[in-house]
Amino acid sequence: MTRTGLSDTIAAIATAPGSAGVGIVRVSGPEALWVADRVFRGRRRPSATRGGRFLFGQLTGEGGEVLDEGLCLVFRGPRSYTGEDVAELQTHGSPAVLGSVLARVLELGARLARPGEFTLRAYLAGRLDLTQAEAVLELVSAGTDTARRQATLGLSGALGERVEGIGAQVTRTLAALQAMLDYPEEGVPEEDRALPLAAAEAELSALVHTARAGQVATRGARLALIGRPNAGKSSLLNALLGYERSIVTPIPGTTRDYLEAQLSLAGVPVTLVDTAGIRETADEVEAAGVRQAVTLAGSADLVLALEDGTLPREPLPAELPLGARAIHVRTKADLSPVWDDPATLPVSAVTAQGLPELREAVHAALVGDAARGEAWLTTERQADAARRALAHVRAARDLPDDLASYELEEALRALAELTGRDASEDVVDAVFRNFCVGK
Ligand SMILES: Nc1nc2c(c(=O)[nH]1)N(C=O)[C@@H](CNc1ccc(C(=O)N[C@@H](CCC(=O)O)C(=O)O)cc1)CN2
Ligand SMILES: Nc1nc2c(ncn2[C@@H]2O[C@H](COP(=O)(O)OP(=O)(O)OP(=O)(O)O)[C@@H](O)[C@H]2O)c(=O)[nH]1
Ligand SMILES: [Mg+2]
Repeated sequence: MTRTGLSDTIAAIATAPGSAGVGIVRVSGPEALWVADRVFRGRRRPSATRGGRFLFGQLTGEGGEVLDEGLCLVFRGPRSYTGEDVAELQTHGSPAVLGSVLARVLELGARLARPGEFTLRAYLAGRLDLTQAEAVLELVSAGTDTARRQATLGLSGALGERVEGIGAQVTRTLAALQAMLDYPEEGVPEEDRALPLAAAEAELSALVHTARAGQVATRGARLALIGRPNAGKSSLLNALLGYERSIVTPIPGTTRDYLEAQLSLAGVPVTLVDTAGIRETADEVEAAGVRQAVTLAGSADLVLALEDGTLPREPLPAELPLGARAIHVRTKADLSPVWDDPATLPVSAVTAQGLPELREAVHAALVGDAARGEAWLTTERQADAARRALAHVRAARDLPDDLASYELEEALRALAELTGRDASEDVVDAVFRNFCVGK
């Protein structure tokens, strides 16, 4: 996003496209109330109204044509979402009404807002930090309780505060190092250097550990069911979903193309992916499905590796990219098993035995021990900045004072980038690029 035109008066439809009870056209900037005076006709003029009030009246087009009856909300900067003068024109939620009101507002000289520009202005006015702006975006798209809870926490500034707290410890250490360098004969107690640094490192490391949970909670996770033909992948997918999504037959090689289904697992949005059973095959179509399954296993956040408990064990090909992110499952646990392995979870799609344990294992693998009430890192941008800060803090621990100071300054820079207190235009623009127009 270019930074030109930041003093323009901007406008956009703030509500979702389509018909609804109410719709909002938001206008922000120095001319917002001047524009509102000309599109809104009521007992009082918006520009003659105190902030925090609403007026009832008519929205009018060119020549005074009545477009709708509605409300005008008046906000006076800096007491508004953007920090500027804002007029909200609240109409009946008709695309035709909203379109005509917006067109009139643009005719009067406002410019269409760019994606995220209202929130960008709030950030530039210092009303939100960058983690709060990201939380706004996450809140708008939150589809589960966990996502909503994290986004609300982020919006409250809890993540920014957590990061600032770490920054304060780093700054304390830096001050102690400076004192040692400036007055070597005075002597600074070692704990003034070591203790805050250890605290910063511990807290930063805990924060970095929340990144996986945070990203899974807000964006969801992909979970691939992988195994030999007939292992029971499609049956397990259906059992987890609670309905017959995938075709199940006793014939090995039933599933060929992969298939996805959505599921909420203890508040975490999960996409389950059923795949073709992995085996050597001369069938060209099935072979394509097998290649796809291998790729899906590699790209999933987590793999459920299924093995039939009623057949002698035939391990999956070693080259399969399961990595550490696999939960091993012994299927058909309602029948007598011919093998057992404490490292596999016994599950039956028929009796539902083992399903609660499986759900729990999946949730634990995805969310881990990230504490529920705390603010997590929810974007890759935040995680990357936190990891860099942690690396610098760790490096500082064993370095001579002058070099340690340098590392700590770098750590502070990474933390300031995380909160957006000191972020480059490119970083900020990348954040706001993901927003929709009107937010
Ligand atoms: N109609 C409407 N609903 C909305 C929003 C909005 O912009 N308009 N919001 C937009 O996302 C959210 C609420 N966020 C907002 C945050 C701050 C201010 C605001 O004007 N703050 C001033 C005044 C506070 C006061 O009067 O006490 C301030 O903080 O100084 C408004 C909305 C959700 N609901
Ligand atoms: N008793 C019992 N039978 C099961 C269970 N799970 C699957 N089966 C049976 O095993 C056979 C294969 O099940 P599917 O779910 O189609 O297996 P799949 O892994 O999807 O097989 P492909 O799609 O061919 O790779 C079917 O006859 C199922 O009824 C289970 O938990 N208990
Ligand atoms: Mg199948």
